[in-house]
Amino acid sequence: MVIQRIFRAVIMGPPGSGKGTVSARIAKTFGLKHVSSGDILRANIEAQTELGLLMKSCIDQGQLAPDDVMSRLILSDLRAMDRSSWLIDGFPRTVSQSEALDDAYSVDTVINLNVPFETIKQRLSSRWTHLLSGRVYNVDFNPPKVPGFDDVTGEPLAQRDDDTPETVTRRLKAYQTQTEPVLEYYRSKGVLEIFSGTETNKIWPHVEAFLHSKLSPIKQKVS
Ligand SMILES: Nc1nc2c(ncn2[C@@H]2O[C@H](COP(=O)(O)OP(=O)(O)O)[C@@H](O)[C@H]2O)c(=O)[nH]1
Ligand SMILES: Nc1ncnc2c1ncn2[C@@H]1O[C@H](COP(=O)(O)OP(=O)(O)O)[C@@H](O)[C@H]1O
Repeated sequence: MVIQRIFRAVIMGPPGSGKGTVSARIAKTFGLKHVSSGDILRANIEAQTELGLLMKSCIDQGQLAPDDVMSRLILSDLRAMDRSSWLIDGFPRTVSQSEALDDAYSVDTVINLNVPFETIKQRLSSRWTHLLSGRVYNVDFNPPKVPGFDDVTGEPLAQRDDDTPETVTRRLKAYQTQTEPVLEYYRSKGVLEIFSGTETNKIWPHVEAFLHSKLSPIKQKVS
């Protein structure tokens, strides 16, 4: 029988730093459940829920959604997976959100992808997303097998409305003013691990080795 204690992690980094890409690899290798705040919001927009309709203009303008809405949304999802190990991507994005998370759960580790803004701007103009699953592609880095269509479902891919150059600039500003203080919050708690670089394939082996030191990959027995 595989016995592993519950592991709770957060992945941070500026928009386009590779959080979704690295999270998919972590989920596959270590079996953590991937919770993406952006995917949850986009699913609500697609389904035209009340929340989705309220949040759409905020997201399209490159602004953060209100803290209380986000904290309620993510914490209710986490409560539904109380017995699972998880990795949250895109939350917390403000100190107030980190405090709300802290009140409910103790986070074991925070992985920060430190990627230069110049690298990010290039990437986001060629990001294509399967909106329902959150799978991401890139014309240069990981193109879909059939251009314009998701590898798994065969459904069409879309470019995000907030990936235009002007909105990306606004999102990077919001990151600097509202999200960078969260890094300090976690540094002071001693759980922050920083991974710097410009290529996900070079950053990933370091993230993988770090997580190997903390938990076992799936399908491997632990003593
Ligand atoms: N050129 C290039 N693109 C990358 C690399 N890593 C990720 N991407 C692409 O960059 C975009 C942003 O990555 P994503 O994982 O969505 O970042 P997130 O916004 O932090 O979740 C996507 O189109 C990825 O396919 C990389 O090393 N090189
Ligand atoms: N924790 C959060 N707090 C506030 N707004 C959020 C949060 N997570 C996502 N959003 C909103 O959704 C948008 C897209 O989020 P995400 O997919 O995580 O983007 P990125 O690729 O920029 O990291 C953000 O720019 C923001 O408007």
